Amino acid sequence: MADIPDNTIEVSNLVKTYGSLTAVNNLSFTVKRGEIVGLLGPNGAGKSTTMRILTGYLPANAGSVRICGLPVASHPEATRRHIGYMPENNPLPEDLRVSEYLWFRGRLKEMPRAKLRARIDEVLELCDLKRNRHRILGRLSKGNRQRVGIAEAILAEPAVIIMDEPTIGLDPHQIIIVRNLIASLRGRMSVIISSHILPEIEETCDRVLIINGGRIVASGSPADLRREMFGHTTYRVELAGDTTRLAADLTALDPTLRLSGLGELGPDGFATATLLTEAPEDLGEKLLLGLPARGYRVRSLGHAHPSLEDVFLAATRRSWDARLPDQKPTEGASRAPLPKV
Ligand SMILES: Nc1ncnc2c1ncn2[C@@H]1O[C@H](COP(=O)(O)OP(=O)(O)OP(=O)(O)O)[C@@H](O)[C@H]1O
Repeated sequence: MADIPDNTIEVSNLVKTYGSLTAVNNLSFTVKRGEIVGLLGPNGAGKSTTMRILTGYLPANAGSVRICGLPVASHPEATRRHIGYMPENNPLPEDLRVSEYLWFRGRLKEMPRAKLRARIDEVLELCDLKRNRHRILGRLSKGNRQRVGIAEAILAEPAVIIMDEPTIGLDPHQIIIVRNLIASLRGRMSVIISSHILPEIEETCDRVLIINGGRIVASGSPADLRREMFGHTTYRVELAGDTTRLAADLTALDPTLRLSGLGELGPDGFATATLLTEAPEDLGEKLLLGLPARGYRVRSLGHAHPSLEDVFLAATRRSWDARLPDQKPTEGASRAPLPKV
């Protein structure tokens, strides 16, 4: 992939309006080669519109998108060759068989016959669809249909994969299969997925862009976002020992550590302590080694960090609060839409 630049997706000051509605409002972001990025946002945030512009199916009013260094607006055909796209609801021709469909799509992508034959076997294997290869698409379960959509998207080994809500409507078991499938693309293809399913984004993505009202309101790894929104990490530790000197021992262990709460002492001599830190790195190992070295017995240690859902709500609330007064609805009208989780 020598000719593929480090930034496979470059979005710069993108604007899309539908009449008087601004669906995408000056959006800028980049995605690196091999990175998995999640677009997270409430209904109507502008995720699908952004994805359609990225794939060249919808023109923007302003701004630019480059895929593998090429501007989409002036080179729609050439950029589409670098993209595998699974649109929302993943429409499939109902009366084709799985292998026929992949063959048809591969030929449309101008893949040579011999290469396509081998690649279809590969993607069927990768997407766990081998035993379904002769089945009619219209009779497949929702989970299998989604996997056919992913198989089609990765068929021509594009540098960029774009998936709009790839796990919508799937049961938890199918979600895990699709999630693992997406994770297996890490490092090989750049992947953008949009989702309302917050744990899924957290599990699968290296980086999250939270979108609200067509703008990015927060971005970073799930851990970065938690820190940015809440400014600290919380640990809960169950320990026994002389807790009167715990606060001082924690400061000695790491100057950023604070004791923010200490539960009741149980009959077995253990109490639960809540610790806060602003340190960017994980202090778990330091605590596990340092507390016993200072005479404490540690029974358990865990993060008590805010979920990505808390981050999402904080970010969308923050973006809401940052709006000008005349952009807010009148008293009593509903606030920012909540995600359909
Ligand atoms: N073709 C269209 N014509 C007019 N308005 C549109 C059109 N497509 C989308 N919109 C509006 O643009 C805004 C952004 O829609 P978009 O579908 O991009 O959001 P989304 O984040 O993908 O939401 P969802 O998760 O509900 O699909 C919404 O207010 C939507 O109603």
